[in-house]
Amino acid sequence: MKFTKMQGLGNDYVYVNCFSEEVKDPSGLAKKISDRHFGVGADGLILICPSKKADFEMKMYNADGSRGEMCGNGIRCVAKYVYDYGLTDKTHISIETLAGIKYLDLTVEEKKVVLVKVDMGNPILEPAKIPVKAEGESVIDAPIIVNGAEYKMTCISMGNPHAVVFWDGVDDMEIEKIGPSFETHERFPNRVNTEFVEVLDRKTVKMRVWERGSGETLACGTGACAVAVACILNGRTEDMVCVKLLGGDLLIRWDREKNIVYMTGPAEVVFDGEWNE
Ligand SMILES: N[C@H](CCC[C@H](N)C(=O)O)C(=O)O
Repeated sequence: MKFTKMQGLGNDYVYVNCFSEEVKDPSGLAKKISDRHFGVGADGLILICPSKKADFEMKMYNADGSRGEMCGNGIRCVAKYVYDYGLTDKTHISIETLAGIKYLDLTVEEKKVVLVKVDMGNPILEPAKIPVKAEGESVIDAPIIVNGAEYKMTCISMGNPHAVVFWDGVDDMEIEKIGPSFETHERFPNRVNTEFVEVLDRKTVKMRVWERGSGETLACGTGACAVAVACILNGRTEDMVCVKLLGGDLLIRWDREKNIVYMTGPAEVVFDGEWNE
């Protein structure tokens, strides 16, 4: 099976072109191929497939084999793949996901995609749709007890679930001690991606993320969108936010009139390979 390793701000996945390859057990393959010692090594597996509703379909699997509804860094890489590898010559494309159809604008230099702007759709704040077992109606600044301590979280879905926690000094936090306890907390029926965010100024924040099904990643596109929405809802930033992640920066804008979140960032090819299993 041919694959292409790609990364968006260090959030790296194995991509398979399912116009020419067949993947019978994507969940099982995701677990095997993501292993950083016995496999290729990645945060998960992404299939690029035909679609009846859009130009393409993206099917995303975390490193533990679980299916993610949406992947922000991943969808930028899908856009780069389909243009650079000749599946389309359009610079405005649509991609079907479990979180709905997403629309992307590609910036091309010397026939290669260098930057992608994604219409990430509406942030979802209703507890039942995230889903989160909320105590009361609001999931803004909601209390949660994790490992015996109380935290305040803002819960948002970008098609996939996120819990955003404001945190002083994200560089020094021991995310591996708290991330898994949020991920599997009983308040989240489908588990959760958890972002820890430090506000630097009204236009800039710094975050780290413990991803559902993959652990700490260098970047999380949907997580950066959830962080920006949470900062704006809590009055901490303007509507356009530079989100600084371990792997680099994403520019997020929440157009409040249209209620659409836009994410702009890079996508890179690492290498092409062959998986013989
Ligand atoms: N772990 C996420 C999927 C990947 C999201 C992240 N890598 C991104 O760029 O949005 C989930 O299970 O919802």
